[in-house]
Amino acid sequence: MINISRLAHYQRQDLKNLMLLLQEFVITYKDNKVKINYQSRPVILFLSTLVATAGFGAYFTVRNILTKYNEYVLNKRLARPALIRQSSTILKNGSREIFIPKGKNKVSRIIIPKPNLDQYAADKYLYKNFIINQEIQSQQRGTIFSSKFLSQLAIIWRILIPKFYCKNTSLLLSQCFFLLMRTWLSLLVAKLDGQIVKNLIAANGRKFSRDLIYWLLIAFPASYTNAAIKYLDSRLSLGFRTNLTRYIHDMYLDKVMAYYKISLNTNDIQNIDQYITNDVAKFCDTLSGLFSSMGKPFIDLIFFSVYLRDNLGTGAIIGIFANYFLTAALLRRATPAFGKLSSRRTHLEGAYFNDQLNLMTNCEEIGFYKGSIIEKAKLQESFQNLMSHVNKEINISFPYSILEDYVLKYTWSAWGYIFAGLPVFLDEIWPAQDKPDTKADKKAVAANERQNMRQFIINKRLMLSLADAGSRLMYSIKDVNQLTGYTDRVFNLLTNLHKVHSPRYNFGSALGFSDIHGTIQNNYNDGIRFEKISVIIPSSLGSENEPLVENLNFQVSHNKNLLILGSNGCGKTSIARIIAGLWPLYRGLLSKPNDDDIFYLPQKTYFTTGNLRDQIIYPYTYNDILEMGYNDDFLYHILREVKLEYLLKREGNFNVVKDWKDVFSGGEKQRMSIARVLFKNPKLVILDESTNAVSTDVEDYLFELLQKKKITFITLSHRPLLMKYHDFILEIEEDSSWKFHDLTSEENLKSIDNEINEIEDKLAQVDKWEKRKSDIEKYLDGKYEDIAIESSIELPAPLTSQNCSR
Ligand SMILES: Nc1ncnc2c1ncn2[C@@H]1O[C@H](COP(=O)(O)OP(=O)(O)OP(=O)(O)O)[C@@H](O)[C@H]1O
Repeated sequence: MINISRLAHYQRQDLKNLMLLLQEFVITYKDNKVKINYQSRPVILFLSTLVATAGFGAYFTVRNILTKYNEYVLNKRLARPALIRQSSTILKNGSREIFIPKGKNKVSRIIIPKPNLDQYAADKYLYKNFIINQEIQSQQRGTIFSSKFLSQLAIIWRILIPKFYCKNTSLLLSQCFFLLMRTWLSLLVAKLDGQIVKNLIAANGRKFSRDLIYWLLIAFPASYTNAAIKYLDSRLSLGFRTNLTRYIHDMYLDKVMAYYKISLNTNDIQNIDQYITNDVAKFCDTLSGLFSSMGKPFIDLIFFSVYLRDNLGTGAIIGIFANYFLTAALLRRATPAFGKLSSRRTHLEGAYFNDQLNLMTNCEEIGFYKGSIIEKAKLQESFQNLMSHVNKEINISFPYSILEDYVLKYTWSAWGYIFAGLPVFLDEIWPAQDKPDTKADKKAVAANERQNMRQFIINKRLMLSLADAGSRLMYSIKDVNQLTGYTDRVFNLLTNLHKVHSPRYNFGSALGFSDIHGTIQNNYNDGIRFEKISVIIPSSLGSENEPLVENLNFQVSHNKNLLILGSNGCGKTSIARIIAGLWPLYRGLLSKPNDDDIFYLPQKTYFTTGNLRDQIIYPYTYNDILEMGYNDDFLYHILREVKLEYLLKREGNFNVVKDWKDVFSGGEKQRMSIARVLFKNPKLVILDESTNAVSTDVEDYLFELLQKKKITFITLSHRPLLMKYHDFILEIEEDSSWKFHDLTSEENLKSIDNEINEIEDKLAQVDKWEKRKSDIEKYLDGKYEDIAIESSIELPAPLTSQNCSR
């Protein structure tokens, strides 16, 4: 540490001591030689900063070189890196290896650690207990650090820094170190400032230039420290965001299908995408920003008040802090609810963003309907909502900013001037009436004045820094308030994710508890069995909701195909939703094959972002299929089976990346879904109107293909014509009742024969009438003679202008 107070002490000593002082100079000039005093503290500080910078620089350069080398080796090892761009593999230890595109035909490798499912299961109780406690406790509103906010932050903190020995801890500790360093440097700068002014008044050029050199040297570590704080701030935010987002992804995209279930219950959470992308980022930014924005003034307050207490006395420090606390209390009372305001703004921004996204996703349909005017009105409405809220925020902030500036900038600094001036005014050593007489006395008075000036400058600077630190702490109230809003939203997101994961999740039932009492038996090998099952839409009414289909009771044995018939909206897809586990089974028993053995083809085919190959193998990755032993020849064979082999010629190869949902026609989309079934080769496939866009001959062909491949299917449709491919029919009626027909039974086969005979008779009638119709047309065309000859019948004379009269 540069001991400037010691320098001041030397200054009062004789010439001999001045020689000692000179030794602490950075540069000495002796015997026509310039010497650097390496033991001088500023020099040590300067050199250590240089060494540290070089050290950090070398570390990052070596790390960079190693990363580049690893990437080079990796890209060389992977013969065709472009192929695995979208691929990810689960490693032996359970972590996931993914390849991120980097430049042309290059990838970099990222390892995502295995999700700690036990930890997540244990965390659930933290969120559950928090809600229970909140219900019990009356909420403390309006406080900066309300217990609710702190408890929420403490729970989320476990995700941000899961253990002591982790990257984020080291970033946080480094941040603390640099914050301390910055305060210490500020203290040095304040002392040096006083010293320079004193030398200026004393017209001591030598000392003035020496202190200026000190000043310039201190500037190196000072700027380094400032940059390091900013750097660590961003890194910390990134570290927090990575941990939090991985935690959320693990919970959101797993077998429980939280992404779907959460979307069903919009009472608790809306626009969840906004929560995951925007709120998490803002929460991490604000939190890491608060460490520096609050940490620095907090440390300043402690350091400077300790130093000032020595100069000004305890009374002054108590006075200063009394003022701070008083005005802080006043400001806090006047602070608007910034947390709530920012959380509402985020919500409205999300709504506006979603409307834009909706327009982009459905632009073709909207274009066909010529719906631009109504879409524009909708967009304008959500934008206007957002704007009026932002306007309200600005209006609320305006008077608060005036008060804040007046109190924090001007009142506090005025207070600072008063206390900094106190020692000068209360100087008892040289009272004003004791006029110096001798020359020595006059010299001593001058020296004392300079000393007073130096002390005033130091005190003033520290007082202003103290006021600045206090005001920055107060300004941070706004940030804390905003953080409260973001914390609440992130906490709400995590709570809902944990809720969805509960086996007793009630889908937002107003009952407050789960009334889902159905049983699902997996690994059932004899087809599928429904026992007293009611199909109920999950809602706040729970099991009390009117069932779409009531009391389903039937069994379809293995290798038998079922056709579920019914009008639009009767609940066909809902049955599939229950089988897939998307909807709860409120009552009854469902026995079905294992989830891995069932494949669903929804009404609307989903096309993933990626290449042509990815569309066939979805939901697998290229690495997965390589491990399964499949290759592109196999995929080509599948395309041929669904009569889509021309796609390969048309698109070039399997690696072509396009927006496939726009490229494929309706029929191609459906044939591509059947290609997925052939690739997956499940025991059972559920086809939801999956062939209604293909021609009848292709439909025949596709159903026969599935039969040939011995893939059992359940078809959901409103077209009875499809019954020819099925063994059973479940007919859903309008009044939520149903009928089950076994088409293979003796009785049904007979009635089908009868129906066929009836249809054939009707067709014969139709032929007859067709012939008659064409006869009449010919007759009207004036060809009656031909008809008469052909049919040997007598026809009346055709109508002409002569014989036709009114
Ligand atoms: N998430 C939901 N929230 C509320 N109601 C829903 C939800 N999903 C479906 N429904 C309603 O449930 C009823 C049955 O829907 P479902 O999709 O099962 O019909 P469907 O028989 O498959 O009709 P279609 O033949 O038109 O496809 C419909 O009235 C629908 O509006």
